[in-house]
Amino acid sequence: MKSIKVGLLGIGTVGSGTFNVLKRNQQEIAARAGRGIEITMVADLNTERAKELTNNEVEVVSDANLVVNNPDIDIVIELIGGYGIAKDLVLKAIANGKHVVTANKALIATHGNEIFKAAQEKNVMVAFEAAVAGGIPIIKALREGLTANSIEWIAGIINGTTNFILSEMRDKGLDFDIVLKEAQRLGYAEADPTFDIEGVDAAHKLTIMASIAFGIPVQFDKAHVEGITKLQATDIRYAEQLGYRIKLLGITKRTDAGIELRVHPTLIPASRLIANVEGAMNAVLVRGDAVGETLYYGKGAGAEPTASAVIADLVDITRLATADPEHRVPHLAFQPDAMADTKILPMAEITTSYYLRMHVTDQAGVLADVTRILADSSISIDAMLQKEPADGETQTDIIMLTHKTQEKNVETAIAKIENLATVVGKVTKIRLEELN
Ligand SMILES: NC(=O)C1=CN([C@@H]2O[C@H](COP(=O)(O)OP(=O)(O)OC[C@H]3O[C@@H](n4cnc5c(N)ncnc54)[C@H](O)[C@@H]3O)[C@@H](O)[C@H]2O)C=CC1
Ligand SMILES: N[C@@H](CC=O)C(=O)O
Ligand code: NA
Repeated sequence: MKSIKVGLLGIGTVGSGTFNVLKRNQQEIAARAGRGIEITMVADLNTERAKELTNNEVEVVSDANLVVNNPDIDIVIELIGGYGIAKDLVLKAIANGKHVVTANKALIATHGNEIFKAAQEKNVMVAFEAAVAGGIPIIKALREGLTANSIEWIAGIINGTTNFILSEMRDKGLDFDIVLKEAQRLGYAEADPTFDIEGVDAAHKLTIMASIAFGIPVQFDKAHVEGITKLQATDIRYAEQLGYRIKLLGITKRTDAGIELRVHPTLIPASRLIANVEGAMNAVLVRGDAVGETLYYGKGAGAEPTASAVIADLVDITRLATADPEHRVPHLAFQPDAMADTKILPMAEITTSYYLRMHVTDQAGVLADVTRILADSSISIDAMLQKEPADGETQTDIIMLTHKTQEKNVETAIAKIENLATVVGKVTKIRLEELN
């Protein structure tokens, strides 16, 4: 049978990984797919480097439009990134009747609804396994493997760069900026690394998983996004003393009131497997009503781990290209006419536990004042740590872990605590999940 012809847009970190793995495992991949899969055309602004990376074996152009408009190309892989030119090229490829594979979570999380609608109208597939947790087949698991379940919640370490930064800072005492530079050198970080450190990249991935899990349109604009830049080493240490690790988690949960969709630093019990996911590794914990908890672990970034997912999508498309479109797996797992418009909850309405750290003047009655304020907001305390003031100091830290409560209660209590004359500065609040 004639091989499938693939056009590659962008041969950077993931693009070169994809080219190399596809070439190295060519025969095995063809044996699985039922026919050969061949990259025949590459577009990259840096044509010289592209020619070098492809050993002058394929046609290299600088204008990506030449690929999406080429009638010989069956599948377009978009690995340029961003929402500008990438969106334009993906929509053009679809309009030209080509299937699309992309690793671009920013694009899918912000324009996925429009892209899937266009693809459905043209009977083509848009596959995006690499967009969430890189090489971990989490899209496949959520869309197909767990299809019998009503998904209750997902909690994941889904940004390799920030997990790498947190691990290196904790274990080696290295500086934030130095570790970030290393993550960039290793090809983990986004073109704009603020997307990583401010939680945006994780929120893109979480948005996509939430849609597949709960049958809702992608709604990145409703996600709560908080990164690791304000996290202090003091809190990482106190959390450890209380038996917790701090991770940047993406959490999405179905509740009676609506869906929680949030990315923020989170305390998790140190004894949980996911708390021990270190370096650039990713892990996604999914709880389904039938299966219970399942955990997916692996490399979420890097050239070949991400290529693994890109090529898995190429094989899926190759196998399904001739199937009746009605029998393909829907883009977001649910049939388009069965999508729900369930409300995404504002942060004030989410329910979780909290780590609160306050810097106080060490005098009688402080603790009583703080606990009274918490009790007035119906917040009960689960654990507490009060440090002795250092020699010669009159101020110290009090750390409290609360039981579950609504975020708005905590915000009200924090405002009152910060007004106490004995409390110095702001109260640090980090959310805490027992993950059970
Ligand atoms: N690096 C990683 O570990 C992962 C990256 N991704 C996603 O994969 C995509 C690609 O990421 P990387 O390979 O890291 O980026 P990269 O920056 O290494 O590669 C992008 C390539 O696109 C080329 N390019 C830029 N504008 C172009 C244009 N108008 N026409 C043709 N080529 C153009 C650049 O010259 C570069 O070679 C992004 O969407 C990223 O979010 C997803 C998972 C992991
Ligand atoms: N920048 C991302 C790359 C993969 O999606 C990360 O660090 O996880
Ligand atoms: Na994946």
